[in-house]
Amino acid sequence: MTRWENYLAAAEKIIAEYDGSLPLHHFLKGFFKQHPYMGSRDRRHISQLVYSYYRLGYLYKDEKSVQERILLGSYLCKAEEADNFTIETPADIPFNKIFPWQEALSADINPEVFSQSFLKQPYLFIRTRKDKQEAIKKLLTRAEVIFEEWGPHTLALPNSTKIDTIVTDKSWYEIQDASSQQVGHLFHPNPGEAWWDSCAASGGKSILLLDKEPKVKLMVSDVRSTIISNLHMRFKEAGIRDYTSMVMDLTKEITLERRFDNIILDAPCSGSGTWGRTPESLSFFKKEQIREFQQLQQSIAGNVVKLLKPGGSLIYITCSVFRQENEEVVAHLENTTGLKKQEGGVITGYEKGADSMFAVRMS
Ligand SMILES: C[S@@+](CC[C@H](N)C(=O)[O-])C[C@H]1O[C@@H](n2cnc3c(N)ncnc32)[C@H](O)[C@@H]1O
Repeated sequence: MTRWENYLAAAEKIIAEYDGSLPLHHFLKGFFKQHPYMGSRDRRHISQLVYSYYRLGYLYKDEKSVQERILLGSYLCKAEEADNFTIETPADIPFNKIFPWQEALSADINPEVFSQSFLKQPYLFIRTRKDKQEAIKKLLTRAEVIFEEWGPHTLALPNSTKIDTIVTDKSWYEIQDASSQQVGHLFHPNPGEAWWDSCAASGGKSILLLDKEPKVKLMVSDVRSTIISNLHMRFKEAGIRDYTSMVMDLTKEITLERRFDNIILDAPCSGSGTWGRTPESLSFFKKEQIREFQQLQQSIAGNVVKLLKPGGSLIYITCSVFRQENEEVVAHLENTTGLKKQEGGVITGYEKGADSMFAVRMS
């Protein structure tokens, strides 16, 4: 067998064994550990073939063999990366078949463009802090990294960039998707206000908020104590000390006396707006899960709004493209809490190599 035939065979074996229970990059790590004779070049080529296969989503799923789809995926991803300038793509490929649940998409998402966007890996984004954008640009240039400047605090980098080895002071930047950064436009903080980041995870939105207004009184919470430990570490690296934290399950009744001027609810969701980074999710997601996420979101949102001061704002965020998790949850809150949507909506990152999100401010 030639080297390429070996790669193809390894990719087929991985696809046959992979059941979606682990993220694909973890599974690949384990697979290569069991096959130590594969060098770094082999691992890179095989991984690329496997990812290209999953980037095809449902396209020709029942019509072509796994091997044919690996080869087609690989070809189409290369054409997409080259922006179709140098590689010709057959005209009759039904790209809209890649993403199968088009009728479930939020209204402002273009189904065809969204579907085809799976063929291209999104960028790695950093949000620069402390006026360090120019200094970071110099370091990137010195390291020969090709980057794009998307705004005064936003740089788009190739996905494989080892940013922590290039910019060693971690307080200069945060890794944060460009669409996630845009959510900050809905934060209108004033000094002294009480803010609650209710599903904070490791605190990406909180750091964005504090960079806008360091003098808010911030409380963070999440149901996972391990992720709150990560948040403490990340806040320390970012130079943030003044905040309170709690571990809370927000599906249960919340017994807290405090009330907040603003609540950020970056809700647990399907993550479908970020599947360009984890294209294997397309093949393993079940449509019924959308409804389960919606119920979870409505339950959490219904509980947290009870802690909002009169006239306060709820900023509801998902990284989902599904209407049921986005507009329908907002409509449910409008019907049940008296809050009304003030601004925001879908953030369509898929058109340009970023995640897609939904974010609205209600008060
Ligand atoms: C989309 S993530 C938040 C991301 C974060 N805001 C950021 O910017 O990095 C959703 C978070 O909700 C948390 N979560 C899920 N179910 C929850 C529950 N019942 N109560 C509280 N938090 C929950 C998850 O642990 C997860 O960290």
